Amino acid sequence: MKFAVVVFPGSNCDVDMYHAIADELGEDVEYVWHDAESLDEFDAILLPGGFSYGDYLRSGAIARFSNVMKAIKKAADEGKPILGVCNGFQILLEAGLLPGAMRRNDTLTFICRPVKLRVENNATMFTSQYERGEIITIPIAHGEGNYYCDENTLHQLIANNQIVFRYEGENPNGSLQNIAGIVNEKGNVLGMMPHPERAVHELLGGADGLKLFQSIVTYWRDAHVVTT
Ligand SMILES: NC(=O)CC[C@H](N)C(=O)O
Repeated sequence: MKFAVVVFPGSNCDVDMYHAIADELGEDVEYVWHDAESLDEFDAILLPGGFSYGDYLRSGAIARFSNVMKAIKKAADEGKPILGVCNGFQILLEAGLLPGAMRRNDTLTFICRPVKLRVENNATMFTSQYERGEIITIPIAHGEGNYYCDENTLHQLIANNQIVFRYEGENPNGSLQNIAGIVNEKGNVLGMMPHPERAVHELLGGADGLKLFQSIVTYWRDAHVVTT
């Protein structure tokens, strides 16, 4: 299985993401620059965190016009797994690949620390290796993680089981309904503010993020690898 890590000017979690896939998950991975024309050779697309284009206007508001976004939309339409973490989530929202928007944290401060999450939906290609209701610890690091959407969208998210992760015990940023991560209606585009790639080894303080990447591989193998 081959992963792409899409790099924008200002991405700063691309190396962590690459390391998680290459060294902890043990799968093929390549960096793809933001002007790429095609992602056809990749099986899963990862949008890492950071400050693309310096977070000018709003986080992700400029990156969504990058050339690679056409290829990302095509991959999304084809049903490939697309994961946006933190700034990657913000870009997916700005691009309309996920519903809703990010506002500044209600504290108006940048927050960087581990938080507890509840796995609300484990029937996705990103979460099958977790238990439903499992509480996991994953770090956050953002200034604009206060998820918001209108009431109709929220009803749809709930009705379709699109809320995949919620903050557990505390809400660090004011996010609507403690939302930490959502999938699109089809289930193949996940955006989340916490950083699973920073939680893939005990030496990093925990390995709760690894199962997310293992879920993607499990999904892909089930779909593509014929066993006899
Ligand atoms: N770690 C990140 O991806 C930072 C996200 C974003 N630029 C913010 O501060 O909200």
